[in-house]
Amino acid sequence: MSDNTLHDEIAIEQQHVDRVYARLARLRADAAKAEADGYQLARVGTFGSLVERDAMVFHAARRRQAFDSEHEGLVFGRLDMHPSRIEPDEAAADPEAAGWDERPRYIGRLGVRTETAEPLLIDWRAPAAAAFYRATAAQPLGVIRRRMISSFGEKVTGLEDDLLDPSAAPEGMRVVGDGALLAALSRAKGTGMRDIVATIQHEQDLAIRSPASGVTMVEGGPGTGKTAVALHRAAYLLYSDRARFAGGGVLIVGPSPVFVEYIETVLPSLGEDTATLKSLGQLVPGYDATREETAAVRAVKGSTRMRRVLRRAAEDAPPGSPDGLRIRYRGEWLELTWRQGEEIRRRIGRGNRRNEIRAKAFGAVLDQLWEQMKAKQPRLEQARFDEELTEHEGFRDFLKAWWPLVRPVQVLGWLADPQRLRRYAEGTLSNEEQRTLVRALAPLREQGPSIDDVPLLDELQELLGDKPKPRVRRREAYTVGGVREVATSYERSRAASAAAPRENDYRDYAHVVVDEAQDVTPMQWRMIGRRGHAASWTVVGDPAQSAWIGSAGEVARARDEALGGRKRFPHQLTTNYRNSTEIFEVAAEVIRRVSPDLPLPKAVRTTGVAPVHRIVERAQLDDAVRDAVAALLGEVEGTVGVITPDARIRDRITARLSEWDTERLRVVTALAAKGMEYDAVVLVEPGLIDAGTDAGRRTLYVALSRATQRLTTIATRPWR
Ligand SMILES: Nc1ncnc2c1ncn2[C@@H]1O[C@H](COP(=O)(O)OP(=O)(O)OP(=O)(O)O)[C@@H](O)[C@H]1O
Repeated sequence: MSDNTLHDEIAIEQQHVDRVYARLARLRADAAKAEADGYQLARVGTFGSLVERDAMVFHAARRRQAFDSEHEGLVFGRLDMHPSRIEPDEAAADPEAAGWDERPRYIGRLGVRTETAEPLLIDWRAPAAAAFYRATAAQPLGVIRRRMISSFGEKVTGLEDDLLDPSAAPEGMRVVGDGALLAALSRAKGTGMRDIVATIQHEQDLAIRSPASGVTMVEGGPGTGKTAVALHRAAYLLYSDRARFAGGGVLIVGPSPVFVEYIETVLPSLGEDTATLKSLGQLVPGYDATREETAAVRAVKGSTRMRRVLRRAAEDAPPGSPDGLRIRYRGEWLELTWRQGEEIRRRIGRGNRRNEIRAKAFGAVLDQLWEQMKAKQPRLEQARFDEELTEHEGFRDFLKAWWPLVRPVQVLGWLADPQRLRRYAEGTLSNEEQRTLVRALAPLREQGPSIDDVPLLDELQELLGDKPKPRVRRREAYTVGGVREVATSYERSRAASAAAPRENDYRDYAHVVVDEAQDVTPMQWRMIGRRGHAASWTVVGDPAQSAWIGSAGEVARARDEALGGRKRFPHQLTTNYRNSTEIFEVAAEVIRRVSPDLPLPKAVRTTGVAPVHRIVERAQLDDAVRDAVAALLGEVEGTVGVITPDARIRDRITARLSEWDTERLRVVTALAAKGMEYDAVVLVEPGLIDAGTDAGRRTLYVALSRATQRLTTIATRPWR
């Protein structure tokens, strides 16, 4: 291929790209005008015109936003199709395909048509674009040449072709470039994940476009694009059935806030803003837990056996509950013994949500006292007795202390008391597990809940219920007649979603995506399951990366319960796009010690740079980490991640690295590194992560497979 050929072909593509941008500018101007016209309509002032205006402004603003967010790299692909091979049903099923024959199909981030409705650009999620990702030389699907177009701003900068069906290539068809995927993979990483729309691979595309119903299960080793697939699938579902998925909402659950921050930029760049991203510590409204627990603590807090412990706690008397009641009323002594009170608690409380049945419990106490009073003063009316006693201060103080409204976090705190815990956990948790739990709950009051406390709080919320709310009539949000109303429903919904996204404890998502599913504990599955009763699901994970040391059977049961009997669509991803072969070889060595026969993904990129392994004196450890960071910040353009065995070492190292105040440098624990990716990684004390256990080795496998280009390990003892 001569430079001239490439130059000429770029010029041809530039012409088309210019046409698309020119048309887009026109459409954008139209949308902006429609938005302005919409506001004008308000002047007319009839109800009909207000509705029309709302719709007009809403759609116009959405269109304009989409045009703006998809500007960069708008056109990224071209398919030259064999005319006779365009499937008639494809054209029927897909309006975007209609009108495509011998002319090339251009694929991009949005669908764009000319004034005469001739397609200029096909949205990557449309069926007509699927061949761009799925065609291979073995199965060209009617594609003769697939071309990837790279751009900078509106300028075409490079082309990469695959000739898939040489026998069908018309005379003069030119083929240029060598490897758009590898070029994309070798670029430095920013702090956030990027979309992969231009280079989605065949097996990934099958998972992305898997049926919208049931459960799509995606498994694959490190760096195989599971997260990328899950996010692109969310964008695909929102495109293919917007009414269903945007209306019901898509919930995406990731392991940690760092991870959520890493992936949250991907969806808007795909043009979707209707997905809710939450880490496991944020799923329950009001909590934003980031504190991690050890594997041993997770095994206890995450076990479904905690349900029984929590149920017993939720039915128990609160600390400081009065021993009994003795009050004087109309000259008589009335009494409720502790035993009688507890009998009422058992009778009324069992199987009920205690915060919702306070009135019933109070009624039962009144009845008990009335029996005594009736015997003493037979002429007194019960209604009068009830009314007067309810006003009695001593009686009211007793009720408040005996059956107070309790919050989930209070009840969880009761478990930190070893005596109480023994009562609740007798026959359910071993003595050792009880000790572990008591220790792990000690910081609850001062530091707030840990990530693994949040599902327990959710469970308790379910068991305790809420204070019954008095019925209030909803006020209308705004009036049409009389009050001059200035906001459109679009503005209102935007303001509302900015202030309170799908609160309070929104539970009916249309689709739930669970990332890093291998580490979701049974109690976490229950928490996620409550939010997806009516949903279809995408579950992605890698069992080999799991740090769970509790019962595997329990996890499977809890997961199956959350997913219900929905049909499952399994997918396997087999290529590692993240690590260089040199880096993945080190990670593979570790996981083979746990599972010698595990099929591992194949890394596609070689850098020629071997990982560096250093052993240093304990006193030199922090300085060695500092030196490695300094060197790597110079060697790579993108991010450097320092991965530590635990939070204590993380905090110490963070202090040592304070001279760098840069977005490019991150210090995280091995657990928080799940799902993350850095251009260079400094792994501190790998031996402490390994800790001689299988779960430890799996976590080490995670930590070793985070880097794209450089890996340096620093240890005080040999670990390989
Ligand atoms: N088809 C692709 N084209 C370009 N880059 C890709 C492609 N697939 C994946 N990648 C890149 O590979 C890296 C790994 O992807 P991702 O984080 O989704 O993998 P993962 O399977 O979730 O990994 P892990 O299990 O280790 O967390 C990302 O940088 C992603 O952008």
